[in-house]
Amino acid sequence: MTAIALELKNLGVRFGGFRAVDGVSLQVTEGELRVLLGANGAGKTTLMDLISGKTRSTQGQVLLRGKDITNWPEYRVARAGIGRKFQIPSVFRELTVRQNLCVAATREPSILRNLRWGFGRAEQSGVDEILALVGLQDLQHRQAADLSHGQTQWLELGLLTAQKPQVILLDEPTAGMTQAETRKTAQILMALRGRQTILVVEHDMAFVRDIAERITVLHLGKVLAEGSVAEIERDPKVRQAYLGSHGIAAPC
Ligand SMILES: Nc1ncnc2c1ncn2[C@@H]1O[C@H](COP(=O)(O)OP(=O)(O)OP(=O)(O)O)[C@@H](O)[C@H]1O
Repeated sequence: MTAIALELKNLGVRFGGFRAVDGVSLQVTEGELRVLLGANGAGKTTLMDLISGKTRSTQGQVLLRGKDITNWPEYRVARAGIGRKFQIPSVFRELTVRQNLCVAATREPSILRNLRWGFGRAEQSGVDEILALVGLQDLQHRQAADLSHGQTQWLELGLLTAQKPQVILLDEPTAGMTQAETRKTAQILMALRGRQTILVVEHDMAFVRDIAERITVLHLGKVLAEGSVAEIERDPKVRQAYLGSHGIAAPC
């Protein structure tokens, strides 16, 4: 039986009388790439906030590999193994791509000491692997400040992976990307599938079709549907919920 990496049990939050997330239950298995879909205001970001500890829930539980981490402060959730990527990059702009990854991969807390004395062999080979995974080998000696938007986002993904989290949360990773960059991001996520558990919020249906095995659709704070891309696209409830918002177009 496949192990469950992340489990939400009846999770919810009320802001005043308004239930932004309303009794969400879901299970993400180890190595799964799960997409969270939903119209504007469906509660996707709030759900990510509840998982990462940014927002305190008013009901339910968050379990990470069976451990109850509900309402832990954000830093403890991160230490427990939930890595979150925001749209605003958090790379060290003055360091090279490789140095950024080395810093993320090392357990040595002093960045200055690391940069001065170098990183261990294990870290270096782990970094080579991640550079290949995110397709930044040719740019490894470039300063992070000189990367394009897409390249910076891939470096961010690499930084998260280097920290070996148990689960990665991604909020619209293709926002602001060109089509070519979006396709490459899909390739990176597919390369991570099986070795990294990922929960990703995304609107771009072409991208979702490329990467998703299983989709969870949120609507008005609740789970409206869950299934494969094909199941979700032909689900009348989902089509109705999307009408007038993003429109879930059938594949051409
Ligand atoms: N701190 C808060 N106080 C009150 N209402 C909030 C708060 N945070 C979110 N909401 C409301 O909860 C609902 C869900 O918001 P959320 O940002 O999670 O939706 P979303 O699915 O991520 O939408 P989008 O795709 O537009 O980002 C919205 O109606 C929003 O206005």
